[in-house]
Amino acid sequence: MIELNKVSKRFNEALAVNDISLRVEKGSFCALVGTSGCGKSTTLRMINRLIPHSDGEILIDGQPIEQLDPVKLRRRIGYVIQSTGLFPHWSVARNIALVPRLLKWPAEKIDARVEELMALLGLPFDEFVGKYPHQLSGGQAQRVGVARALAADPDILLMDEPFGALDPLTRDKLQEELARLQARLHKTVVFVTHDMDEALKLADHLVVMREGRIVQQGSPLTLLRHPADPFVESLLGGLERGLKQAGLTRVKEHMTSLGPQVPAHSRIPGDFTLRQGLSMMLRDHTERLTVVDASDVPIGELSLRRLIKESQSERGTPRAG
Ligand SMILES: Nc1ncnc2c1ncn2[C@@H]1O[C@H](COP(=O)(O)OP(=O)(O)OP(=O)(O)O)[C@@H](O)[C@H]1O
Repeated sequence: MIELNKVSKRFNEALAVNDISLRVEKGSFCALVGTSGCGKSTTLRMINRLIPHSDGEILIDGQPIEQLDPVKLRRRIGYVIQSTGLFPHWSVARNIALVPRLLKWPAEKIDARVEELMALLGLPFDEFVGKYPHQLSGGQAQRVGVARALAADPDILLMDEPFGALDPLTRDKLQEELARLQARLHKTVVFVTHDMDEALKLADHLVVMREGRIVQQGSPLTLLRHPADPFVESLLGGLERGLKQAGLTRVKEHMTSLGPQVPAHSRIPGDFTLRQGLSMMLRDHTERLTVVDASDVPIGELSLRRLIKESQSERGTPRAG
């Protein structure tokens, strides 16, 4: 677990990070979002002591980080950055093996780990093991960067705009793969991005920063439902907010039970998102859909009228900060 209590960072007189408190539970995925210069990267770099904090305390598993040896600490924490930071004259295998070598693992254990990580990150071993960074596409280099960060199996992963330089399709694909990896590995992740859609897709805890301060934090759905102020609302896409929220909920969470007769509406699997349900209603000119399970057996009904009623009653719910 990572805890920041009233942490600030001053560069000369300028406050880059101003009195922030934040808790990232073990195994959770926290995204720091905000406009350029709001202090996201500085926050991340204070966690692995690349930058010392000026005030407050930062704890890792309950221990203040200044009590931990910075080199040992960094080996316990995987770090992925936008420019990958791969060594240009080292092969893919050697780059991935960086930390295990520093930790003096036996050669066979390192080789096995490199092979395992390349498979995990979708890099065919024979094709990539001997390649050098300049022979890789941006997406492949970023996969190597993630493999390297995971090499010594750290509990914590810090990621600073890792997909920022990639084209939208490659970016989408790597986001999906990261979500899949996280579901399997349960790392404690702090992920910096200025792309709210990326944050909504990946995070279970969202932290919005502005001018060095945290303006709101909570689950993606909480922020979408109850943005604290117009700034958070505009970051969340203003008018698009409703659809983004619908993209995070499943049809089956909103269905009502079926009567004795199954109506002949279009069918939608219960695991589809509400956003897909709304899109289907528009496409098929209907206000109702029949919800089905994985075997196409009807299990409920989705009604536009009821969805609107639900969202009206949600409006009265208090805001979470
Ligand atoms: N080493 C440094 N010396 C002086 N000022 C710095 C230093 N590093 C960052 N800053 C300043 O601290 C503030 C926060 O920077 P930071 O890089 O953390 O923002 P960011 O939210 O990550 O921005 P971006 O999304 O553009 O990367 C900025 O005003 C920046 O100019």
